[in-house]
Amino acid sequence: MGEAPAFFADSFPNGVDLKSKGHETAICVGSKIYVIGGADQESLSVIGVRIFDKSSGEWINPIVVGTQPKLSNGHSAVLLNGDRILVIKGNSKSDDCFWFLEMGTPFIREQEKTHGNEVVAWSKGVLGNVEKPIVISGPSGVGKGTLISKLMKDFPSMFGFSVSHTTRAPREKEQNGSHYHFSDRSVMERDIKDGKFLEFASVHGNLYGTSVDAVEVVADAGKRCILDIDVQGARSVRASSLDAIFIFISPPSFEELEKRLRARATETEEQIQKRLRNARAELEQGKSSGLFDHTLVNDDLESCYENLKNTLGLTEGVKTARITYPELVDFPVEHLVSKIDQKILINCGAAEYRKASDNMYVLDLSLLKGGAPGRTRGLNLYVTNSSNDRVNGDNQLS
Ligand SMILES: Nc1nc2c(ncn2[C@@H]2O[C@H](COP(=O)(O)OP(=O)(O)O)[C@@H](O)[C@H]2O)c(=O)[nH]1
Ligand SMILES: Nc1ncnc2c1ncn2[C@@H]1O[C@H](COP(=O)(O)OP(=O)(O)O)[C@@H](O)[C@H]1O
Repeated sequence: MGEAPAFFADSFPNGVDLKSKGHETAICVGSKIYVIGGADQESLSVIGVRIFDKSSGEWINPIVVGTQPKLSNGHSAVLLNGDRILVIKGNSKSDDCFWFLEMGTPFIREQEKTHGNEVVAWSKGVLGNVEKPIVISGPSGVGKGTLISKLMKDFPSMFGFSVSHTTRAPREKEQNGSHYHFSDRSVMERDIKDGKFLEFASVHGNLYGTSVDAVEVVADAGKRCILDIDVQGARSVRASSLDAIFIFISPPSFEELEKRLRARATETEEQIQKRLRNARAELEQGKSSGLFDHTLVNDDLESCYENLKNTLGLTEGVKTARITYPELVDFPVEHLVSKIDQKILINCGAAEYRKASDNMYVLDLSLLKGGAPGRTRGLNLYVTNSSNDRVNGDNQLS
């Protein structure tokens, strides 16, 4: 499929490996050349990716996972740490111009095992950060849902709930899309295979899972995400790119747990028995392994809720998160990038009508978080000419 790519330049002395030809960039990683965009991709609405294997002289069409960036009429590309490429789209604002193409991260290795094929994944770069998501686990009936509801009611602008997918049937008062996304097993299994889930587990005989989107929509709204997932799910999230706080809720006694499950009256006797059997194992796992950062005993509801708020630093008077949204910057197609350690210099003064001094930015990647299958957050953007003004905002608690 076509010739080997023609390139403009070899590696720059400062470590940048940018080679560009029109709308196409090519980055060399070991024996492979990642060709991003390109003339023959223009029929697509997204930026395409091809790989040229120098050792075999063959082109490879990788499986591309994640939301792909929309086509623009030019971009630059910089290799980072050998496992991902930063792509800066031209003619785009700073909320849609930074993208990461991963090809050597742990997530990619997992995906390649699943697909038995070369995989690359896109992850959208987001300026600024949100607070760490909160993972809440504990046996069925311990009061996780009750505690989370109180938190969401008292701090509606601060927290958002990650709506999981499940194959279990809805309970009487549960709404699709609000408590859960009630799903077909076959659809869920396919989406899991396609990398759309951050974690999933079989719990009490049903499939449950957190989609990448479930967490990202909360973070995109500037809120702190709360996940109510089982211990297996918590372990998977620990191993994922999501940096979270893990809280285990434990009952005052097994008898009290049973009492609460029965009083809730949402399960059949058989389902209650299954939940109680699983509860013993979950209580054991909750105690061991150093998985959880905090364990809270839900004896008296109000005291446990106070403990939860203290654990999350929610003191009296803190009711809302003060979110400052980043000021948007326009990046032109013509820009030059260079890399110094974890900083990317973006010089937009290349076009004749621009003054170079007005258009120099530094993209600081030293606090980078996340990555495929979710977004890549923690990017900081500075203007270099006006006393190091920072362009992106911070999320702060008032
Ligand atoms: N791994 C994982 N577990 C989940 C997810 N959503 C819910 N769970 C867990 O599945 C279990 C059963 O949840 P549910 O059917 O709502 O029953 P309940 O815990 O008795 O209210 C609980 O331990 C939840 O924490 C998810 O997305 N992933
Ligand atoms: N501290 C508590 N004391 C007594 N009952 C509680 C307490 N916390 C929760 N409950 C009740 O226990 C039942 C199970 O709580 P729920 O929040 O549904 O648990 P989970 O989400 O962990 O399965 C509910 O009927 C709830 O009202």
